[in-house]
Amino acid sequence: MSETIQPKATIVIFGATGDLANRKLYPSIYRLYKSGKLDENFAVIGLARRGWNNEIIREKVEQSIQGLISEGEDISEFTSHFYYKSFDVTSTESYTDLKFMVESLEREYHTGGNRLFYLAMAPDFFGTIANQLKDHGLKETSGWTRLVIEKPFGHDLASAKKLNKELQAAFEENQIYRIDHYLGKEMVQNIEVIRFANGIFEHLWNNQFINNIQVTSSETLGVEERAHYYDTSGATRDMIQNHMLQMVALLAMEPPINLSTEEIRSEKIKVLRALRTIKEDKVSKYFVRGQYGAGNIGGEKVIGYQDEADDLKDSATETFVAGKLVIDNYRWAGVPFYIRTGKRMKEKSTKIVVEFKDIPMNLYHKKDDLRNPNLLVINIQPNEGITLHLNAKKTGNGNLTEPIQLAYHQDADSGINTPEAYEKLLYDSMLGDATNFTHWDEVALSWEFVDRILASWSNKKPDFPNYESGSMGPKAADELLEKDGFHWWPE
Ligand SMILES: NC(=O)C1=CN([C@@H]2O[C@H](COP(=O)(O)OP(=O)(O)OC[C@H]3O[C@@H](n4cnc5c(N)ncnc54)[C@H](OP(=O)(O)O)[C@@H]3O)[C@@H](O)[C@H]2O)C=CC1
Ligand SMILES: O=C1O[C@H](COP(=O)(O)O)[C@@H](O)[C@H](O)[C@H]1O
Repeated sequence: MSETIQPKATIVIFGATGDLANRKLYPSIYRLYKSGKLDENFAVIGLARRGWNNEIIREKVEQSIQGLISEGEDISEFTSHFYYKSFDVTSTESYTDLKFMVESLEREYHTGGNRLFYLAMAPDFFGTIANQLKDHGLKETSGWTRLVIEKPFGHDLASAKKLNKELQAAFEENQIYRIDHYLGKEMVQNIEVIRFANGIFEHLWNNQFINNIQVTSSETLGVEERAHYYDTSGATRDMIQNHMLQMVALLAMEPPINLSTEEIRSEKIKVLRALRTIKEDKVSKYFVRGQYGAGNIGGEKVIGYQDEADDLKDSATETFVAGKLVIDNYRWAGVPFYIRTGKRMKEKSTKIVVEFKDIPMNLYHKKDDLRNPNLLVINIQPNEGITLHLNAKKTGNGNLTEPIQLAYHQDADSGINTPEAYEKLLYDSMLGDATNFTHWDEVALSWEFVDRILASWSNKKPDFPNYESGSMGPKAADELLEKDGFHWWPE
């Protein structure tokens, strides 16, 4: 059995009073502690402008992990590792005090001088914080220093380049950990294992045997409290540029020569480089955008996007995107990758469907519409697992066939509580494993790809809303596949 590595570190969270820290980071730190991945040698410093103190942050942490603690459990030992400092990231004096605080906690918790700076704040501050940390000597330590950056990484290629330049003036690329939380999801990480540890799939994983690949990430939620951010972003920047293209890269990449961070990233980068550039005047052939109107989800009436806030009236922001990606390389020539994502859809689900080609002569089905192609379905959430759709003999006399499914459900079968994406990524960042973080080249290539689509859309005002809440998006998203002779496999 391999020994659990327990990294030692001071974790400095910028934006400690915010939603992400509360909903994701504190519970993740607790789960790492509970599972023995963090021992006593860690301290957390929370920073934000609010006038909290150590007692308040400890109470807030306790509240944020309520759902995880058992009755009567004493978590005071855990919360005693949390400290708070009221801090304005734009004020240079604050950093001098922060350095003093970090050094003092390092001595107390024997963290070996290891420092993880987690920027859970609006991206406008990323460059300032990185440079202030450098200028105030917070990178000068006997241990390691790493910077974890939340999304969005820029608004387009130009702003992403600018941000990257600012970060790289202060930190080396190998110290920068750009979060894409989909890369922390168990079944997204499983894509490589399913492919590269199973001959039956990898031998068939190419244009000779695969008809098309479909990646769907649908949400039932609307924009919630984030209307302001979302309206400047839209589904393309919010989901396609990062999570969806990352999943496509993992599905399409060549086997790396080993499992090192550099080799895996390098293969993903090659996929993004091979994505066929869509000329602005051809975007409508490949991409469909949508915005939700009012509707019904799970028996409840919900309002349309434009009614979510006063300033959304007449908004042209897309809450749904479907697209056909073409990967111009030897393995994938002729195989479309269809992607779709949207808010206020019928169900919350992320799923990959690999549709295999039929055999050259099917003895059992003469008519195409009766055939059930073999499908490999990778369920990412809410259920985790894989299902293989096959054909088998129908019980009884005759040569009739029926579709059957071989299913593996992660939770049910392994019996363990799947770690949260953020928990895994936080742990990886402390171990110095950047494999499941995005390299700058991946970010830049993804922006380059989506910028063209957005530029084309910005020239024409859409007729929104064009899909009902509770549906699977606009009709045009179905037509995108129908014109190629395919359809979306049911949700
Ligand atoms: N929330 C989520 O689920 C997700 C968030 N993200 C990203 O994570 C980041 C944080 O998001 P989220 O937590 O939702 O945002 P919030 O608006 O909830 O939190 C922002 C934080 O920044 C602090 N802050 C703002 N201005 C300053 C300042 N000048 N100096 C110091 N602290 C400041 C705020 O505290 P105070 O007001 O006390 O200063 C608060 O703690 C963003 O980049 C977001 O895009 C990414 C994916 C999901
Ligand atoms: O990054 C984001 O992801 C969430 C969806 O994440 P999931 O893990 O729940 O699938 C999305 O709601 C949000 O708009 C986006 O910023």
